[in-house]
Amino acid sequence: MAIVIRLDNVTKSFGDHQVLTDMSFAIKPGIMTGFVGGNGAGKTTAMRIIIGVLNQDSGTITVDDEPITAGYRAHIGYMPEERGLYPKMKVLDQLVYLAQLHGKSAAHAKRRGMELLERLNLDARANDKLEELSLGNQQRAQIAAAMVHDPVALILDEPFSGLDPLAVETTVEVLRDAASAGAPVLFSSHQLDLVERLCDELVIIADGQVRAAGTRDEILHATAQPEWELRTTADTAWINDTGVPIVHHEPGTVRFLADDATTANRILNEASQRGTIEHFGKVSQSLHEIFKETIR
Ligand SMILES: Nc1ncnc2c1ncn2[C@@H]1O[C@H](COP(=O)(O)OP(=O)(O)OP(=O)(O)O)[C@@H](O)[C@H]1O
Repeated sequence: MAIVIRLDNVTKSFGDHQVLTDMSFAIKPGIMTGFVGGNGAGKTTAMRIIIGVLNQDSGTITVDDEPITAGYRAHIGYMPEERGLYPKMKVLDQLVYLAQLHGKSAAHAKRRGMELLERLNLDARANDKLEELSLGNQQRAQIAAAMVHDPVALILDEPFSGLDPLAVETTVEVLRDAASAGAPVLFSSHQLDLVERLCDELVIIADGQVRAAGTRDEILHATAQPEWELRTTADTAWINDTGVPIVHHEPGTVRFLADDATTANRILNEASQRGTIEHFGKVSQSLHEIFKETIR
């Protein structure tokens, strides 16, 4: 049962402020997709459009190539940015209530609710009111709430914010299980290092536009301008006359950009005629550097 949720050319404005521009990307089954972008980039807006609390101005949302339906949307597990549980209601009671709203029996809801709370190490607080929990524990309850009705897909707005490292790990395990069962999972985050470690694919956005999407390696290949480093015993001033873009230059060490190996080899040959090469090779960029470049 493959389920691919796809956004195609989704555009959205608030008044004369265009927030999303021709946004296209896919959320695939069995895959954790990280959605990253700076403040105000449009992540929350895109997520709200997917789950249908906001309408796009143009563009389409499809599920396996068919327009997304209200029926499908009702079965998406959504964790909104503004969160949404009742502070004065007991944690397990809320989970049961939410699952029942999605048509689950009370017995099933209770069993599934407790199971999730146990996995998220929150079972001891099942009968406490939400407002009595620490923020991190409230966050875990929110995650359980998004999952208690056995959703067909998960759309989670900053699910890891405020979680301690152990809670991040347990949450990831629970989300991975949902993905393995076939649900597409999209989660937004500001924490690129976390996203890089946790997700299978990334969608990087800036100013409401997709700047890069795919696996980490695909993004590195597609966006990184190959950068090379030369270290030599000889003077390197001659490099300024070769026409290659210089990224960094200090005596004996040069970093330059070259798309093709022929150009890189030309520089290497010239350098070797002038002195001993101590090092010559491609510099591998981190996703962090690419992220900074793409959102600039
Ligand atoms: N209901 C609204 N009315 C007017 N402008 C809005 C509304 N919702 C969002 N915006 C604007 O749209 C832009 C994108 O906001 P959005 O919340 O989607 O970004 P985000 O990537 O989720 O940001 P953050 O990481 O800071 O939560 C912002 O400039 C925001 O002010």
